[in-house]
Amino acid sequence: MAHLSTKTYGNERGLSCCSRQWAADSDCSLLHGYSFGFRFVFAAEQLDKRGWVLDFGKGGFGKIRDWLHEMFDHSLLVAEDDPERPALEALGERGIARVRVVPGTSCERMAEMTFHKADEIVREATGGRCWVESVECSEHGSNSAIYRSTRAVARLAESDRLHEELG
Ligand SMILES: Nc1nc2c(c(=O)[nH]1)N=C([C@H](O)[C@H](O)COP(=O)(O)OP(=O)(O)OP(=O)(O)O)CN2
Repeated sequence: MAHLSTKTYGNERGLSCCSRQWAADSDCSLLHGYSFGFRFVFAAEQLDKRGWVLDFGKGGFGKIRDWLHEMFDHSLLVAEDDPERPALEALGERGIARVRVVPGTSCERMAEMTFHKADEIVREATGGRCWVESVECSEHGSNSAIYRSTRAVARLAESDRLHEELG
């Protein structure tokens, strides 16, 4: 058995950024902008002394919030394998874009990248007590993708099994 908590840093927060999906054979290959939203699920077998999985505020989620702004606020996301990467990076060199090179610009890749960063942050901050179960990244109310690690799913299953075995 594990405790789960959620934190939504929604589309209304204004993480406005610009990107393109160069391999798409649609308008998605053109630069376009979204205010991406994120929903995190955190997990822990043991709560802290306050009875919390992870502080929703500055003391816990704060570092993830800072990273979200660093990555996604007023930035131009460029996929590392974008054939036009040099041209897009040149915009950064000219001071007219804040370029962030990322593994991929689909919601799926953004959820995956954010999962790994958030998991690193919470594991370090809680000495491994808390981990990230999943991250959802949404373009708007209709389109989103979820990244869930098999390690996190396995840890939850193992926790359930031990609880049943030990009563
Ligand atoms: N699985 C995914 N599919 C698509 C992604 C994605 O990240 N993951 N991204 C896009 C485009 O970049 C774009 O963001 C969506 O544009 P569009 O095709 O216009 O889709 P919409 O839902 O916004 O428009 P409708 O009004 O529903 O047509 C495409 N696919």
